[in-house]
Amino acid sequence: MKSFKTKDSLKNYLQSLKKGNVKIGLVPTMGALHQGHVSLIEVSKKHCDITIATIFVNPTQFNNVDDLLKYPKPINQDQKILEAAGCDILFNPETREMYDDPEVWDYEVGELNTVLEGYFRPGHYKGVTQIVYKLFNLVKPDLAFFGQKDYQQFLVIKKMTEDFNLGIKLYACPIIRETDGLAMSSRNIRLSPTERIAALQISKSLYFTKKNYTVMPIADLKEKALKFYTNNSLLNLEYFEIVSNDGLKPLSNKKNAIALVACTVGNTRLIDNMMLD
Ligand SMILES: Nc1ncnc2c1ncn2[C@@H]1O[C@H](COP(=O)(O)OP(=O)(O)OP(=O)(O)O)[C@@H](O)[C@H]1O
Ligand SMILES: CC(C)(CO)[C@@H](O)C(=O)[O-]
Ligand code: BAL
Repeated sequence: MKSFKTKDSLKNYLQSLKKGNVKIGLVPTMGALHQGHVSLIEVSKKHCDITIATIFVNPTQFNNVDDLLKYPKPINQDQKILEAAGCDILFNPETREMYDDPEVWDYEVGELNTVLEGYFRPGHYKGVTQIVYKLFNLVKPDLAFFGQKDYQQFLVIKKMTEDFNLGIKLYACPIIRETDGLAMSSRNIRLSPTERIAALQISKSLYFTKKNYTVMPIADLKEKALKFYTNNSLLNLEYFEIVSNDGLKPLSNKKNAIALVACTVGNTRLIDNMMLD
């Protein structure tokens, strides 16, 4: 695997590759890699000739400084995981390489920024679109791969790609879970053993909702799902919503629905979701 830390060195290498008319797949990550990230590399390898993973803990998307400072950075382990997965190129820049001058990023995501993650993490999607636009512009991939775990992020990036006519095909890859159902996440390693058990309520509430979706009215489903989060002082539910899977809007009928959750477990904020039909 080739590894680059500067934009210029990556750009030079990509220029030589692109003369050969290869199909390039991009997998943006913040590192602390797990099987969820590996699955994105694997899907990219199926569709593309060259797969580039980026590892960059992007400061502009953190609305909580403590969360940024605590974000895990096991870069040696990450490199081994990428090698084993057959990733071709790693781009792992320092912060100053991506943000060298004070800069303005005015892109407005629109309605998606007013609900769920957009509402609870002010400024988050501004930072996400800022860095993803930079990465898209630098790599100019044919395809880019994201996880459905960050479902709203996928919709936001899709909208940005359309708004700027970037011509990059986006793939949303399925959520990879631990065997007991917890969605894999880099932040899971911060959970204590009791928090790890409590965190299971998140996927349990989603499986419950999916199982009963066709037989219960939405209001009852939601009321029952919320019960998964009561009576446990480690859990602090931010939202549990059942909405349309295209615009994250209230449902007009029981079609194309998704349930999305954000919950703090101890001090660790986790998100998860599940398609319901
Ligand atoms: N369990 C998973 N299954 C599939 N894709 C995933 C999973 N977890 C993360 N991804 C995807 O990997 C990409 C990089 O995500 P990121 O590096 O932020 O990892 P993460 O595990 O989501 O970390 P965290 O949520 O703690 O920030 C994103 O597109 C994300 O949706
Ligand atoms: C897309 C991303 C790599 C941008 O920093 C990040 O939001 C993530 O890991 O999902
Ligand atoms: N995977 C989402 C990145 C974040 O929580 O900032």
